[in-house]
Amino acid sequence: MSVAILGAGAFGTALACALGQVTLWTRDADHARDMADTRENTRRLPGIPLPGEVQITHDLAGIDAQTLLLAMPMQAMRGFLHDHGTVLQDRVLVACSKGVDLDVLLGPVGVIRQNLPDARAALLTGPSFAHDIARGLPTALTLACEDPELGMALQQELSTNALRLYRNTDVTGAELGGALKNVIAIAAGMVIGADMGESARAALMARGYAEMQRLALALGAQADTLAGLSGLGDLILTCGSEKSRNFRYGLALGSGAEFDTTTTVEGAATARAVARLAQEHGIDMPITRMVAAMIEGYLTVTEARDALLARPLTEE
Ligand SMILES: NC(=O)C1=CN([C@@H]2O[C@H](COP(=O)(O)OP(=O)(O)OC[C@H]3O[C@@H](n4cnc5c(N)ncnc54)[C@H](O)[C@@H]3O)[C@@H](O)[C@H]2O)C=CC1
Ligand SMILES: O=C(CO)COP(=O)(O)O
Repeated sequence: MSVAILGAGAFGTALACALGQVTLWTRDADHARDMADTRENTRRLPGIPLPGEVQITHDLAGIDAQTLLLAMPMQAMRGFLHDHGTVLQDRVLVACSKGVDLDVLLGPVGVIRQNLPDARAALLTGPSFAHDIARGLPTALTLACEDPELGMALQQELSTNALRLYRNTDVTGAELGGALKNVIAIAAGMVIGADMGESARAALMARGYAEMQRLALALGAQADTLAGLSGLGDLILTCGSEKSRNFRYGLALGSGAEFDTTTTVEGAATARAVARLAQEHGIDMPITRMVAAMIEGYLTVTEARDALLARPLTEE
């Protein structure tokens, strides 16, 4: 197997633990040294030993693996591709990020295509907490790739006994499912944080899923993809667990608690990007709009709740 993982955050490190025979790259030389010495990523995935066969590196140009998994936050990806295009352009690039770029309003594969048109791109997404994958717990993810042959090869290359990949050629659907569910997870966290109750959370998840579908179908996605692992599957996981950073961020917003601003919360930037995208396409996404307005400080949680409840009664 010839795989390297670029980005030694929680998810990149978890994938390295699951796959074993890979190279794990970090941009930070001290971090690389620390992981090589301790055989653990104490910064992002503490308590999980790195398998002996995982190679740690800080030298991007020295990586000769053909399949590169990009495991960095969505808003960092465009700059990364721009800075390292010559090293990346002839490889297979599998994006592992969930989100929509705030400036160009594209998902991870869209950003790869825009920056490196000759690269062969795919997406790995779906319901999975880094710790679960790293511990070898059973997990099912979507491997989305427009090229069916490449998709099949990657499915074989990246599946393990515990990590089960399902193929899909609907990249738009998989990208949007993974990006939009984080926004709804923030809203779900707010509902619980503001003590609105679990019935309200269920309503919000269902209506959130309806607006995820409205945008995704308008942008060419297939309904089945949204109903699969990368959409509904990940929505259920992220809206229902305090292990989710997006959900915890929402909890803090809803309850007025402090939140560590260095935490990666993909749904925050994505809510703002998607609110713009929806407006451009004339799609009604009231929950996303409210989340974006609350993050930008234009709306309180109480105002958002009242505005959603005051919407005209309609058909489901
Ligand atoms: N943590 C999880 O359970 C899961 C995360 N993901 C996705 O994976 C992506 C990464 O998330 P995490 O690893 O959890 O985040 P993290 O916050 O744990 O780590 C992010 C990593 O990206 C690196 N990074 C940031 N900017 C960079 C740049 N410009 N160039 C190179 N590296 C850069 C950081 O140094 C850090 O190591 C996100 O899009 C997230 O939604 C997907 C599934 C599960
Ligand atoms: O994407 C994830 C689960 O599938 C991880 O969720 P958080 O980024 O909210 O922690």
